[in-house]
Amino acid sequence: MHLAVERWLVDRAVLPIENSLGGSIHRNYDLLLRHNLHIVGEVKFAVRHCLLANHGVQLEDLKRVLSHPQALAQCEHTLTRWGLIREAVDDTAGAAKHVAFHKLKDTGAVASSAAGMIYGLNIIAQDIQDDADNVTRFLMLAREPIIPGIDRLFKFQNCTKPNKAQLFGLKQNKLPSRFVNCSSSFSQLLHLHSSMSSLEEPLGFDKLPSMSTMDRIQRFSSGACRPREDNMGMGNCWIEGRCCSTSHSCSEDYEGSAREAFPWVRHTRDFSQRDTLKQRTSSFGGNAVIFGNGCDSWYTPDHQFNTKPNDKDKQGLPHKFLKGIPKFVKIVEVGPRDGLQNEKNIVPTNVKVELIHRLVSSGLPLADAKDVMQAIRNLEGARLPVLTPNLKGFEAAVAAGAKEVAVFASASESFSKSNINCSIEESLARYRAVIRAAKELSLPVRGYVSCVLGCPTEGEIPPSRVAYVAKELYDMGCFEISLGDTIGVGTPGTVVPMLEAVMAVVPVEKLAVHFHDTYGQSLPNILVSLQMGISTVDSSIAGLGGCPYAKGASGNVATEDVVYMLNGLGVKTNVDLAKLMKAGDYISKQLNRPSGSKTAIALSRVTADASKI
Ligand SMILES: CC(C)(COP(=O)([O-])OP(=O)([O-])OC[C@H]1O[C@@H](n2cnc3c(N)ncnc32)[C@H](O)[C@@H]1OP(=O)([O-])[O-])[C@@H](O)C(=O)NCCC(=O)NCCSC(=O)C[C@@](C)(O)CC(=O)[O-]
Repeated sequence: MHLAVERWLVDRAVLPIENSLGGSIHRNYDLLLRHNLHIVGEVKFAVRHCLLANHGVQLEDLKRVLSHPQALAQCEHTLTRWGLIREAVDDTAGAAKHVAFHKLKDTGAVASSAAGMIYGLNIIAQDIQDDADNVTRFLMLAREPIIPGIDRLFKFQNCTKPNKAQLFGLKQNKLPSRFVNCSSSFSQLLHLHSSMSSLEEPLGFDKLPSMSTMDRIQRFSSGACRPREDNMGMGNCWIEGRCCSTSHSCSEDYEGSAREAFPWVRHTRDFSQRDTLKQRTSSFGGNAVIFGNGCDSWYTPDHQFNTKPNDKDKQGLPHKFLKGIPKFVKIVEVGPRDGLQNEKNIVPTNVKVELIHRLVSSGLPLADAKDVMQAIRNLEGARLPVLTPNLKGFEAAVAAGAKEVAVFASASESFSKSNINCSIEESLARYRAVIRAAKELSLPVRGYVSCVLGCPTEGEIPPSRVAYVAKELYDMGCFEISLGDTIGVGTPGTVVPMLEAVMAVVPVEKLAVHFHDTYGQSLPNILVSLQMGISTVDSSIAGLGGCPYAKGASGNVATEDVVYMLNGLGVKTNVDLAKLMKAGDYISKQLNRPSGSKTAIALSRVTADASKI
């Protein structure tokens, strides 16, 4: 469930965290520590358990009852009174499903009335929990601390009474007393409902929370904030699985704990300079959670808390590195054309049509899909430009119903010759004729420039040549110029000067980048392009493709990988990754080979694991 949220398969998870009868659900606390999610909501739910059985089965027929351990615990007295043997299974609904599926006559299930309805079971008894006020507290988890329903980041300014703190303590033999001190100090200091959870058995050194985990603890306690300067020294410091008592300063306590068997602490922090608590908290980068009786922390999207929310601080490092990145990126899917043009065996038109339908339903605009035009002529919302190397090709495309065409020149003379059998200048002359004809029919024309970062024959290509060809295509009327690293040799180090040269003569919003992933450089190349202001990226589902005239060139960057990266950057694409994965899975199966997308491979593994939970 946590993984599904972290990997963008779902947006929220609901996690039971404690029950009024059964107490804290420690294994879920472990999950909170291990995963990088935020608590964005909480609900207390009165749990009503029923005893379910197959139709015709009476209470006296039952010998056993199945359910989740928590549910069995909450109905312990009732079940004991009925003399039923209790068997723990993974979940209550699963118990009901098992009883129904196997038509058991001597076994019932403790589950909700909804589960009974879903699996066609009879409710033998309702409200069988021992305590009528049986309440479970659930937490709602999300990737970002966006308050559901109002889409607003958490932002604490001058908050005086944080109302909830979630603290974790790793119970190491000599901690309990300090632990209690800490808890009582919190309550006094912050009038908090502070729920203290001590994990009975240590997680084991290799699993003890690292400092980054402590960051997460800081985030869980949505009221967690850093005190103002004046009460820096009196707050309780929560450092790496230890809680300093107020009797000691944090530094003494921390030094003490560092000497204990916490080897991972020494790896994390170097205190040789004997810095003060203040330096330490700043050197923690927000890992030391110090609770004050008021706070002025800001939550910035990069999960960094700053003590003084001024402009410089508020922006922090992420602002520095990500400030140029567009809020929205248009992804242009070239899979059906660029992706499939390189296939040895002809891909049947019906397969292409199905692929296009799936891609369009995931929210992608498409490029260059001529030979399926008839079948998808009226596909709602799809733009399906077609490659036309000359006027003849343009006329054929229009006859097939094309609503948009694309022309493709090269920054390399050799590649121009091998690809379209003419020089760069000859190709530009051809394309002027195509664009004149297109203008008469009000058809938009997209322009491509190939070999912008290297040529299979000539090697390095001067950025000035790329700029010249791009400007010519733009000046003749192309609405957008896609800059193609056809053989995938580019790196961020060559992308920057090339884009710099082209952006000097073509507006950046008219440019797109088109990276093949031969050397695995596409994503960093895309990232640096976004930082330079590019907001249109070409990609190919499942990483299909490669240019038949550029030997050895691998497919375009996989659309799934681009969407996953952009999701992680908080950049909107309007593309549904789950649907995209299905389209990539479809075409990979049709081509009978694994997907070229690392994201698709990883996510399919995760979803396979998740389905076993
Ligand atoms: C451009 C040509 C046709 C010139 O090929 P050519 O042999 O120089 O053309 P020609 O004018 O001498 O004509 C030869 C025959 O082709 C016919 N012909 C002429 N034009 C067409 C046409 N449009 N459609 C169908 N037939 C055509 C023409 O009618 C004639 O037929 P004939 O009279 O002998 O019976 C050929 O070189 C060609 O088709 N090249 C395109 C190859 C191609 O598709 N390359 C991959 C595109 S992907 C790419 O470039 C990279 C990109 C965009 O993805 C971005 C990146 O990654 O960098």
